[in-house]
Amino acid sequence: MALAAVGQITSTSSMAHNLAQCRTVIQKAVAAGAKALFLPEASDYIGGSPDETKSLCKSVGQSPFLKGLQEDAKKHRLPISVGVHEPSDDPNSKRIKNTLLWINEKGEIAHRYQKLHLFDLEIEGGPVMRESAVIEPGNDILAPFDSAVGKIGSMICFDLRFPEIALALKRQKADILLYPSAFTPQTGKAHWLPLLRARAIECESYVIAAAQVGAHNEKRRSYGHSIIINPWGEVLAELSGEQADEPEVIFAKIDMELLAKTRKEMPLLRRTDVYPEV
Ligand SMILES: O=C(O)CNC(=O)[C@H](CS)NC(=O)CCC(=O)C(=O)O
Repeated sequence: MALAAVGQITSTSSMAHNLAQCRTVIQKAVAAGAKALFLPEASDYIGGSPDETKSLCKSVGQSPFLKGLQEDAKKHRLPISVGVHEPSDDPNSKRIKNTLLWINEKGEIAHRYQKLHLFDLEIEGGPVMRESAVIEPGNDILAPFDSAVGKIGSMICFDLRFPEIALALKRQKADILLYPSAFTPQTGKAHWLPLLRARAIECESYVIAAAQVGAHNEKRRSYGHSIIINPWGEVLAELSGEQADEPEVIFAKIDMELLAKTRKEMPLLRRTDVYPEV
């Protein structure tokens, strides 16, 4: 059984401030003996406008934020999952990528997932978002990869609403489903917990969701409630929606025996002779 750590931060447009928050989280994770740390979507920054979001974007080699995390990962031999923005591969593109990086214990970027589903909504009296104006969607599921806490399946935030991707990752042998997020308070209050528990239960998998919390700027807030859920759907650790004085961290042991037992005792055999396999 290995200990997983989940950090909750409040990213702003200051990458230095965001790195400092992540470093506080890293210290807490190292002190507790965690074998992997999970950070939210867009940990590098949350801009105040589409133009600012695009202009702050830096490639891996140019990002002091990532350089800092890579140094810390190597120093402490602590793998870190972190959501960031990255430039498009197409130099003529007006959009950037929303990605989840896996920094291994040597400080190398070993895996990259690019968000598939983009958050476009216009709710009367509620949030209005057009992520697709700024972000170009990925086109691939990242094959689950091994880590000290288990085999990891990567997704980001709004992907949570599409069970097909979670099921596909489970079919590819993922033990842990990641949903690093920056949920809106309104949609979070209504949907965050039931969707996360549903993904854990229907995939008989651990779910780890590191979340942004509180006020990023005058216009934008996030729901918080970072959480770790076991394959039976039980909440093992959870944070609140309040922005604390310093970034908070939760921990849980990831138990591969419990996962195997859950899947053995109640096999979820799909009727793919009746409906298509996803
Ligand atoms: O803007 C950035 O820089 C980082 N990206 C995000 O915060 C994204 C797109 S706006 N947020 C979500 O997908 C929230 C989904 C959500 O709240 C829901 O599904 O209800």
